Amino acid sequence: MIYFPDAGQMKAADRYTIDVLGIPSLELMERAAESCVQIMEAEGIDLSKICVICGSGNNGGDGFAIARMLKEKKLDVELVFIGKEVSCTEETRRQMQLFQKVGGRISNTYEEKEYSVIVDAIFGVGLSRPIEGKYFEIIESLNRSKAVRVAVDIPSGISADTGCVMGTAVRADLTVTFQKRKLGLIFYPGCEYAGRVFIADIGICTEKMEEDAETVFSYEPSLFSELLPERKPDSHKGTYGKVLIIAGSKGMAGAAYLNALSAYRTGAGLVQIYTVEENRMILQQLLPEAIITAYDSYDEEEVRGLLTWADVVCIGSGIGVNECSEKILEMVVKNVQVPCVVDADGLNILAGHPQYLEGISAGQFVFTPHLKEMSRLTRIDVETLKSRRIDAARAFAEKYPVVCVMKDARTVVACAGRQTYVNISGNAAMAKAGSGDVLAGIITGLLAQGKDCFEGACIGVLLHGMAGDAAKVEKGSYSVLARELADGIAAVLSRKED
Ligand SMILES: NC(=O)C1=CN([C@@H]2O[C@H](COP(=O)(O)OP(=O)(O)OC[C@H]3O[C@@H](n4cnc5c(N)ncnc54)[C@H](OP(=O)(O)O)[C@@H]3O)[C@@H](O)[C@H]2O)[C@@H](O)CC1
Ligand SMILES: Nc1ncnc2c1ncn2[C@@H]1O[C@H](COP(=O)(O)OP(=O)(O)O)[C@@H](O)[C@H]1O
Ligand SMILES: [K+]
Repeated sequence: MIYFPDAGQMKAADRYTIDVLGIPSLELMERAAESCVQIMEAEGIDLSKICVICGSGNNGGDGFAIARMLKEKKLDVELVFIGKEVSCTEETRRQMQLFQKVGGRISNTYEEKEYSVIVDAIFGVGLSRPIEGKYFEIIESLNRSKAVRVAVDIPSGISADTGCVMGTAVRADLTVTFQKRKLGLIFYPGCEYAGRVFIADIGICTEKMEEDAETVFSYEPSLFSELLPERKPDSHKGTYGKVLIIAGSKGMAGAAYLNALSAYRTGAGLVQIYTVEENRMILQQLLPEAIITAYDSYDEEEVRGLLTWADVVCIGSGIGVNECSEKILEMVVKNVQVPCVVDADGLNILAGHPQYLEGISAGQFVFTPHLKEMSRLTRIDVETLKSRRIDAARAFAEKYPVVCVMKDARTVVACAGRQTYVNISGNAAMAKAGSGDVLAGIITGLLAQGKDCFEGACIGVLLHGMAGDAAKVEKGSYSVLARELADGIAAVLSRKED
C-alpha cells in the first residue's frame, strides 16, 4: 500500500521523529537539503546560475541549507529571503546563520534574472492561508522565468491537503518531497504544478500515520495481480457469480452493453441484462453471451424474481429518470439482499428520493457518482466538492452506510470504518462517454467473484484506470472508446497469467 499524508499528519510524523525517536529537527533539515541537491545533480539540472527563494518557516530552512551546500560546491548561488525575520523558526534562523558563515549573502528582493534554476523554498506543508501581496507577485514572477523550477517538498501555494491552488502557486518542473507524497501532490491541480515528483527518504517515521484511520492510501499498481480474485481450475460459471444488470433505456442500449461486457471481461460467470424492450435485439446482437430480459412497463413480480436469481446487482447506467425506472430502483434498493452497485441515473433518482435509502443494510451498496451526481446527492456544489474531496466522500459514506466511489481524474473511495482510497491509475483518454458504465461493470464483476464492497470498489477503480492506460497505449489519448477500455481490462488481467 502507498500512503498519502495531509499536512497535519506529516507534521505529526515530523514531531514524532524528533520528540520520540530523538532525531534532531536540524538533522532532518540537513537530510532534506542533501536529498534535494543530490536529485538536482542526478537529474542533470543546469546549476550554473542558481536562485534559492526562502520563506520563514522550515521550508525556508531547507532552502538555506540547500543554498549553503551548493555554495560549498563553489556554485553561483543567490539567496532571496522573502519571509519575516520575526516569524523564522529556530531551525531556519540557524540555517540562515550557517549559510552566512560560508560567505552566503541574503537579498530581500527578487529580481527577474537569467537563472538556470530556481529553488522554491517559500512555503511547504505549513501554508495556512491564500497567498497575497508580495508573495503573490514573486510567485507569479518566478513562474515567468525560463529557469528550471525545483520545489522543495511541495510547490509553494499548493495546499498539501487538497492539491488546490491557494491564490497562486509555483509551477515546478520537479518537486523533491520528503518521506511521503503529500495528498496535495496527488490531487489536481497540485499534481500538475509539481512536475516530476521525487520522494526522498530522510528518516521521518511514518508508521503511526500508516495505522491512522484518517490516512488516505492507494494500491501499488505493480502489485495489482495479488489483489485479484482467484480463478480456480475446478470451477464452473456459477463459481463466479450471477450478475443482474438493470440498465439502458430507449436510445441508451450502450450503457447496458458496457456494464455487461465489463462485468464479463472482469471475470463474472453469468450476466443477465434487464432493460427496455427496444434494446432487446440490439443487446442480443452486441453481446450474445448475455441473457436479455426486457420490460415494457413496471412489473414488480418480475423484478422480485430477478433479485432472487442474482448474486450481485448493478443498477442505474442509462435507465433514465422516469416513473418506471423510479419504481424499479425503489424496489431494488429496498429489497435487494446481495451486493448492489448503483450508478448514474440510479443515483440521480436517489438524489430526488433519499427516503429510499432509509434502513438500507451496511456493507451492501456501492455508489459510483461523478462530481455532478455527487453534487445532486449531497446538495454541495461541484467546486466545493473539488476542494474537499476526501471529507465529502467520507461524510457521505458516514451518512449512508454505502461505499462511495466519487469519480474524477483522481477517484476517491470512502467507506465508514476503513481508510480512504485514492486512485492513481488512468488518464485523460478515459474522459469520454461510457467510461463510467465500464467502471460500474468492473466493480460488479469483482463483487460477483466474492470481493467485499469496499475492496471490490477500490480494486475496480484501479483496474479501470489500468485498463485506460493499456487502451491509451493502443489508441492514443484522443481515440480510445469506452468499449476499448474493456479490451484494456483483458490486457491488464492477462498479465496476471504471464
Ligand atoms: N523539522 C521538521 O519539522 C522538518 C520540516 N521540513 C520542512 O519544513 C516544512 C514545514 O515547515 P513549517 O511547518 O515551518 O511550515 P512552512 O511550510 O515553512 O510555512 C510556514 C511559514 O509560512 C508562513 N505562511 C503560511 N502561509 C502563508 C501565506 N499564505 N502567506 C504568507 N505566509 C504564510 C507562516 O507564517 P505565519 O503563519 O506564522 O505568519 C510560516 O512562517 C516542510 O514542508 C519541509 O519542507 C523538513 O526540513 C523536514 C524536517
Ligand atoms: N482524466 C481522467 N483521468 C483518469 N480517469 C478519468 C479521467 N476522466 C475520466 N476518468 C474516469 O472515467 C470515468 C467517467 O465516468 P462518468 O463520468 O460516469 O462517465 P459516463 O457517465 O459517460 O460513463 C470515471 O471512472 C473517471 O474516474
Ligand atoms: K516549496
